[in-house]
Amino acid sequence: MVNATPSYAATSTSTPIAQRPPLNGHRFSGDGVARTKILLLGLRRAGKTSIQQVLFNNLPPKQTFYLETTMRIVKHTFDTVIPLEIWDCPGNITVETLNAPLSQFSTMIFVIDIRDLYNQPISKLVEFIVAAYQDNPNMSLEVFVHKAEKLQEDDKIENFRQIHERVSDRLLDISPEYEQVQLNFHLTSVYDHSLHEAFSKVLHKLIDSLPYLEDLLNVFCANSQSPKAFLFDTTSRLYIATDASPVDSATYNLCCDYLQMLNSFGTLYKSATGNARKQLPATPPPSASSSLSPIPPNASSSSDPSTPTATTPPPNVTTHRPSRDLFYPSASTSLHPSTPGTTLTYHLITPQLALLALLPTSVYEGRRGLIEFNVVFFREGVQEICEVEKEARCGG
Ligand SMILES: Nc1nc2c(ncn2[C@@H]2O[C@H](COP(=O)(O)OP(=O)(O)OP(=O)(O)O)[C@@H](O)[C@H]2O)c(=O)[nH]1
Repeated sequence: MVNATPSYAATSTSTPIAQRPPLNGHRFSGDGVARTKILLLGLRRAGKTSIQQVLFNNLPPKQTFYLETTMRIVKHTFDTVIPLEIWDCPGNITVETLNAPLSQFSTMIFVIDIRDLYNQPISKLVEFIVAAYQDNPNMSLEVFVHKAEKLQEDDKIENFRQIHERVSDRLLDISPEYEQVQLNFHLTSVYDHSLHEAFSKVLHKLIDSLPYLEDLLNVFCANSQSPKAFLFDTTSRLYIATDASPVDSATYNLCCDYLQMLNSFGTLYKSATGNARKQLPATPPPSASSSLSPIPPNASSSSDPSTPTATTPPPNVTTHRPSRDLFYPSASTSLHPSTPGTTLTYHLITPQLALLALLPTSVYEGRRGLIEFNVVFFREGVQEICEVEKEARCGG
């Protein structure tokens, strides 16, 4: 236990989280992994493939212009805290031609172009909602009102409202029982962070271990005086979990941009970091922290876990972990140089996940060892959750 003032202490005091989360009816796919399935629907040119490619294949938004029309269902897999299978469907698909029971999907995302206020997309959405409600009432129903950046603020809100209203009216016309259907509407665009934020919220409903991850983030924030912390998937830049304080879009955007910058920076050092980088894609080099924010002379660097420092956790914590051999870069940048100042920190947690946290600069500089210590225990907790999740998904 670290000697610290009550306002910031060691994360090691957190509750153990090694409980097996329930598998929420996910189906095993071809690779023997129980993947959570997401259905991506919408009319032709609504933006379905663009959404999938921008989020999970790092396609620059402008290049979505060159995507070809989807002629048949394409299943994309993506591994993060939970393994996903995203079905990108052609625009003319119907409940019948889907050729798969809706009961096997955890989420349906219906994409509507925000300028498309006509009958056709609404009818199609309503058709799928009705079928989903009959076959799988637990399915999350999400509507992405997409290409939102194309409209001015007032028109954007008005079209969003009209689409929402028309869908609700049509459902009520069919039967009053559809009043109970829980529909979640999001304004999205590939040209800003709204898509990432919306998809992150969709993902949160699918992660059984979310409360444990949030718990760890809350403990980390309380013990490190952090006003906000996110656990991000590094490649997709979706946030997997955050602490209990409200998410403000500006902070989220800032973290997203910083992560994007580190991702592009990391590839420049691919050959220099050798084997370690093979295991940890899309991460900054070990020198990133010093190049972005000077490390105080007495501070430890988390980029070399083998260096004994005041922040090295007790041997019983690290020796039994396979992750001991991995390499965990960290980075930081000063957001407000003036006093008291805020620092944004990045710590890699698993090969796919990174902790991004806001810290008062005085805490970051003055109590750096304690922050690093807390990160080590946070990492232990997250890795444990990921292992339990992986074991459950692989039928182990
Ligand atoms: N302005 C704007 N255009 C977008 C956005 N997302 C996608 N697009 C454009 O919309 C067009 C259609 O995108 P796709 O991703 O091919 O649409 P789709 O729904 O997969 O289309 P189909 O394969 O025909 O079913 C492309 O020209 C994209 O560049 C967005 O957020 N804003």
